[in-house]
Amino acid sequence: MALDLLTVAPDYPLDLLTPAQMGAVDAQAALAGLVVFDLMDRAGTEVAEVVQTRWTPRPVLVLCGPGNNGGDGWVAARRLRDAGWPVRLVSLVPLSALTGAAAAHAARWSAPVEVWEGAGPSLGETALIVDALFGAGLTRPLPPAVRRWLARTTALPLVAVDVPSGLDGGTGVPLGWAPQAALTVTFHRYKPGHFIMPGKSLCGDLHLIDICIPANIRPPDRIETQLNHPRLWQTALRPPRLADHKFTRGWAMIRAGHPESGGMAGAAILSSRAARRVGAGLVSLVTPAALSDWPGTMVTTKPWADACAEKRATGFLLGPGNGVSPATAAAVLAAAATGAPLVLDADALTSFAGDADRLRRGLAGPCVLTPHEGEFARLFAGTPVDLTQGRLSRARQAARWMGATIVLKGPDTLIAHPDGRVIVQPWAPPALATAGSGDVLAGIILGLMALGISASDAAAAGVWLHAAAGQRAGAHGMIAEDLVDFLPEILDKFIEKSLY
Ligand SMILES: NC(=O)C1=CN([C@@H]2O[C@H](COP(=O)(O)OP(=O)(O)OC[C@H]3O[C@@H](n4cnc5c(N)ncnc54)[C@H](OP(=O)(O)O)[C@@H]3O)[C@@H](O)[C@H]2O)[C@@H](O)CC1
Ligand SMILES: [K+]
Repeated sequence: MALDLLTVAPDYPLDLLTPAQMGAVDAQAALAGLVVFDLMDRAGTEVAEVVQTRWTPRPVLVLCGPGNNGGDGWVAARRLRDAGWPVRLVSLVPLSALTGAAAAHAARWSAPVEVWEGAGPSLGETALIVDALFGAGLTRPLPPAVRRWLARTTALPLVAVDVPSGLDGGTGVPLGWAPQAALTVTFHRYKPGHFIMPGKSLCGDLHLIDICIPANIRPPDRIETQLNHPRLWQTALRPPRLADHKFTRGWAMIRAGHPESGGMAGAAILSSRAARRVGAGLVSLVTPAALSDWPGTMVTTKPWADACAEKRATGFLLGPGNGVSPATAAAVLAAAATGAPLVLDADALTSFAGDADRLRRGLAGPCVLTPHEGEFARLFAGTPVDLTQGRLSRARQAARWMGATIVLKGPDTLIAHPDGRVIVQPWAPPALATAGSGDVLAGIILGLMALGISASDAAAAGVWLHAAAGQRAGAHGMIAEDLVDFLPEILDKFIEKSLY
């Protein structure tokens, strides 16, 4: 789902509810007098509306499961038929097995019903499938015959009701397998699985439908997963103040690699430019070998230990182009021991592969780690983090165990905090997957932390600003250097004018 990240306030609810939390909301809605029959009526009616908006009338096959997800399907089928669409309805179970609101809506269906048999229904003229088999109530992998049937129909567009059946809405990981949807229509609140890979990709386009459950009906437990949005961190961004001088705006130290030892100074230069663009007053590039001068960035060959001893330093970044080595690990631990804000990326992470506990014990202050999948797996192999779990669970476990904010990069970047909260970036341009892009992100987060912004706000804001710069740069031909140049105008949109 492409989202306009340049809009200051795109409007969507931030809370992502697990299937269990959604169930608790349903139960409370019922206690508050909302009738499931009516909620289902709204849900199914909206599914039919969305289908009619996207496609012209064509033969549609609606697959209805045994529970309330199936109930939504009965309503959608009825509405589409009322609108003149040729509709076939296939129920996974005999009608006598339906209960409650689903049974009540099934009773309103006045056309023939096919009950699933053997290998499943023939496709005939079908040009569109509505998958209302299982939603929040999925407890086990799809029945094999259903899975085989769905796998055979991938040439047809599929509309998923709530989630593609088989997808765990809580995690984004299929219980075995789930079909690829062209469109997923969900209700009341998005679920984590709509935004976390591979679920994010399996859902296709997303539509959220308000089925009129009041916002004050909330699950009893803490909502631990939210979508990223400027309203989470916007007030933490601040414009320069009249009395500011460069040191009050933060002094960030970046360790650049030795060019002759394979370290790439270019990566550190990208990070330093990004840190300065987001407002750090001063950025030093600390390098063991003389680099050509880079205007505005202080390039120094002083030892890293001296940089760590600088009391006015308000942030350190290690990793981009540093090389994987014991020397890099030692430099990380020296910076970590200062207790100043710390950002670790790339080689700084991989230098602790197989020894992550040493890093964990060395962290004395706020820290953001920005691994991609490969770096994450190398760093957390052999730790208590269960690498067989999905991205949400792994990021959450890693942040808790490490006691640091983890930005797990990818098409669904996750920002996990040690307290268990996870912020999910709703969208980012795929063009950001390019060399140097991660160095820019690390530099943005460093710059924000050096300004005094908390690790959690800096990480969430950084991921958003980086993605917004990517959007501004356009879909074609963007290179990492361009991102940095778009940061001023992006910041201008998000720093609240009321603060000036
Ligand atoms: N949010 C709201 O307010 C509203 C929610 N609404 C809708 O309700 C949906 C949730 O409904 P739900 O709780 O009835 O669960 P649902 O997904 O239909 O499945 C449960 C059934 O499936 C069965 N079953 C599970 N897995 C299976 C498998 N692999 N293979 C075979 N069977 C399997 C399971 O059997 P059991 O595990 O109990 O043996 C049970 O019989 C939600 O996604 C949304 O679409 C709307 O109506 C509007 C209001
Ligand atoms: K479904």
